[in-house]
Amino acid sequence: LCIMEAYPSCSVTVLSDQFSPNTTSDVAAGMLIPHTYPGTPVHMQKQWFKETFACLSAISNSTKVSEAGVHLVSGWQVFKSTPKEELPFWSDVVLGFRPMSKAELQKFPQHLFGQAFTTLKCDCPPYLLWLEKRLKAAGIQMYTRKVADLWELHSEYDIVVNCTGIGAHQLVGDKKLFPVRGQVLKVHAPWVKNFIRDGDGLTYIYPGIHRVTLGGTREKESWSLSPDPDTTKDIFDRCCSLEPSLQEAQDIEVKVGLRPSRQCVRLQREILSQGGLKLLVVHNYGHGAGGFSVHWGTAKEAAHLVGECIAALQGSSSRAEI
Ligand SMILES: Cc1cc2nc3c(=O)[nH]c(=O)nc-3n(C[C@H](O)[C@H](O)[C@H](O)COP(=O)(O)OP(=O)(O)OC[C@H]3O[C@@H](n4cnc5c(N)ncnc54)[C@H](O)[C@@H]3O)c2cc1C
Ligand SMILES: O=C([O-])CC(=O)C(=O)O
Repeated sequence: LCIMEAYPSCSVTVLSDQFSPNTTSDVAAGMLIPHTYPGTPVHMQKQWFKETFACLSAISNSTKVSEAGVHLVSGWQVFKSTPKEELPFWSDVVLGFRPMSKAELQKFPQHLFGQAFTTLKCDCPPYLLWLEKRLKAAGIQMYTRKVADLWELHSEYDIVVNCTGIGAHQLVGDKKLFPVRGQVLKVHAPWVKNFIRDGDGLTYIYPGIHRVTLGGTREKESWSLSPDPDTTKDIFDRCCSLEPSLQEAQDIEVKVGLRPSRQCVRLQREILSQGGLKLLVVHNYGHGAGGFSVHWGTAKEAAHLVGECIAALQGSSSRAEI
């Protein structure tokens, strides 16, 4: 969508071996709470977050909320001890960030410090299906296809944008990319209206429009997509200890996803060449635990890199195939 907006004369095709609801993004809670990429300057991460927040704020302030699955949500991040960083870099992007009052903290007897704020949440699959609908309305073709090697695309496309998430491990052999397995429960508990996140990042309760996401786990280098029943019980118990009313939650569905983790998002141009032929590539993967929080900002940067590729395609046809 960002490419179409920036370069409307390009012809864009989306190839993917899986579409919603069978992607990592469908497993995510979709909360806009950034995770830090140690290899990326903080000002850049903040810019990505700001752009994403602004884009989704506009959706949440329109008539599209229900169809797009994008909505505001208020709540608390609570800590068992005072965190090193009381004011995270994103505190002035989310709305109304402030320390919790003593009265608010009474709800969490095991925690002694907390932050209250309002942020945005993208419910998936609805959000992804809405993006797909916008792509189709813009005339973009979408095909189910697993790409074994980027070079196989060179005769069909001028520029390839690689947004394959954890799939990039195999596709481009990126050894810096590793899975961090996450298991979550999606439950029916419509009375839960506020999000609650333990500052250790392991336990969270994120209410969406229809379901509440309960998390979670962070298992580095685990490739297993099978739900683990002991983990399900552990997540449920941890969430109930933060929000006892969840004991009454119904219709528990278990989901597992592999976070595409890396020191930094790979947002980079690359030129592949074989036998004198060239294929221009823009990589945009490795968003780890925070893909939703920065997706629009990183997509805009990827589109900018596509613009550089278009400029580099001097002498060839003026209508690029992407
Ligand atoms: C449990 C859990 C909770 C999370 N919660 C949050 C949250 O609250 N907030 C947040 O910001 N982030 C969250 N995340 C992180 C977020 O889900 C990821 O950062 C994000 O989904 C990555 O998106 P992606 O598009 O890069 O990858 P994906 O969603 O995996 O999409 C990659 C696409 O590429 C396709 N593909 C891969 N390889 C190939 C190939 N060789 N050929 C063709 N197609 C290919 C796949 O089929 C897929 O469609 C969470 C993650 C997990 C696991
Ligand atoms: O940490 C969170 O709040 C949710 C999340 O992004 C994840 O589980 O990856």
